[in-house]
Amino acid sequence: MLLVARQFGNRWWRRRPHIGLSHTAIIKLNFHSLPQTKVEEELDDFLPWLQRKSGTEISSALFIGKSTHGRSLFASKSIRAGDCILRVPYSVQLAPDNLLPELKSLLGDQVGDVAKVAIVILFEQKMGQDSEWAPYISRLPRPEQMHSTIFWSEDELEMICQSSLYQETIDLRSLVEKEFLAIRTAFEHFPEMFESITCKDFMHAYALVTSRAWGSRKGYSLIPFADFLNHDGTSESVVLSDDDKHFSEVIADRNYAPGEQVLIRYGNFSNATLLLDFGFTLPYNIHDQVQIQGNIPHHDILCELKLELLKRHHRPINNAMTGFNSSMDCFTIKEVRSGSGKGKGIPQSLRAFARVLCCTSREELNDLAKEAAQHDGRLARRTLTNRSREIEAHQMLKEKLTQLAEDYDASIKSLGPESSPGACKRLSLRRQMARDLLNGELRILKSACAWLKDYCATLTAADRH
Ligand SMILES: C[S@@+](CC[C@H](N)C(=O)[O-])C[C@H]1O[C@@H](n2cnc3c(N)ncnc32)[C@H](O)[C@@H]1O
Repeated sequence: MLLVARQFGNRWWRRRPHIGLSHTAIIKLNFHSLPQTKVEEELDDFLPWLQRKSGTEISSALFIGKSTHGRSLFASKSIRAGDCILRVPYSVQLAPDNLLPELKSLLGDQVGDVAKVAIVILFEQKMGQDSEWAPYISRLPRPEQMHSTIFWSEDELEMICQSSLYQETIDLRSLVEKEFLAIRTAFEHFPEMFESITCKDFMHAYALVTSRAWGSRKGYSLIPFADFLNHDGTSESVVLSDDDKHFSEVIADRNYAPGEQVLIRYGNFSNATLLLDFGFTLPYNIHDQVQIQGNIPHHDILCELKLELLKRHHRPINNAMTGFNSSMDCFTIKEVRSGSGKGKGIPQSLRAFARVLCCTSREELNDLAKEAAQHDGRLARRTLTNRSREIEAHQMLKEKLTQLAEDYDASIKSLGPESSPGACKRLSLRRQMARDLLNGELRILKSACAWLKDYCATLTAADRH
């Protein structure tokens, strides 16, 4: 979900001496001397402002510039792996603690931390130039610059209807709407501040938090300056927070030459998460995964028994999702690295589900229950002794995943060619994001199909011998 900072507490492993504010001028000099990137004029004053506000140096190694991913931080001098490149005290972070105490006490339990920080943003926005945070708040992206799927039109969302992100987007929208209703009652006590705030404004503020805040023990916090860092899923640098010393910092994971863009990892996020929470995708994301649903059809005469068995063995089926005809369960598949039957296979829980699903008699189900009781209590985690049933279960999975892969393929084709002349910039961008998302999930499905094909072939060959 959101960006997560690792907590090291007292085990904080690298601290650097405090450096005085006198270094700020160097940052400006350095970035003007760098030819690769053009600094946005309007941001020249940002770091000096933040350093004055915090009374401490935040970074002498970075400057704000422009990249293909919007604004970004660049090395203003040579950086070596292990260097602390920025440190932002908690005193200049925006967290639920910044809420007006009178307002905070009115917010009920339904209001989560993300919503609380969103209210802080709305409050400071309303204060305009009178806000002590104005230099920060006025630089936050505007709604038209944001691409989280919660802002996509119905037609745009249709592009990703194959992916579970479609439903997650709808669920998040209704959660935000529900939270807005819950806070509106509290807002009524502050008409001069919040009377004109609409659900759309709240949704924008909410998305600002999901795309720029880090989690810590005190909830989610916006960390000015650090939040100009862009994401690289392979970087080893993350934002670290020290709750004892009350600051967040970033340590470089490699050397950087002056002028190079510095990237960090927000988390091990799939394109679905990046798109929902941050409004972007990676062309190739090593953390991609697919959510698939399994269901036991109600016309299966052993349906009740199978459901009961799965429930008893800690695999609760989510009946709320099921509608009338079936009972569903959700599984996450990550990339299966090898099609040779070795390496990481598809999730054991999904294979177990398939084995249970393929049973055709009470005896078979009883045997599975007995076996689970004799081992670690988990149902159908071992290869079935009935080889043809084992093959059948995996064959069934392969067919289901192959069908899904074909559906994904058709959806990707329906998006049209990568560059379609005449399409507006926003639609082209979102279409490319849909393509990245679906291509990533298709890659995972294909890797799982290859694994299953190989597994079935190996078992069939063993049977023949
Ligand atoms: C924490 S902010 C980073 C600063 C941001 N670029 C800005 O201009 O304010 C996160 C946002 O940066 C953009 N972003 C970060 N990493 C990206 C990447 N690898 N590719 C595309 N956009 C990226 C996305 O718009 C994301 O919502």
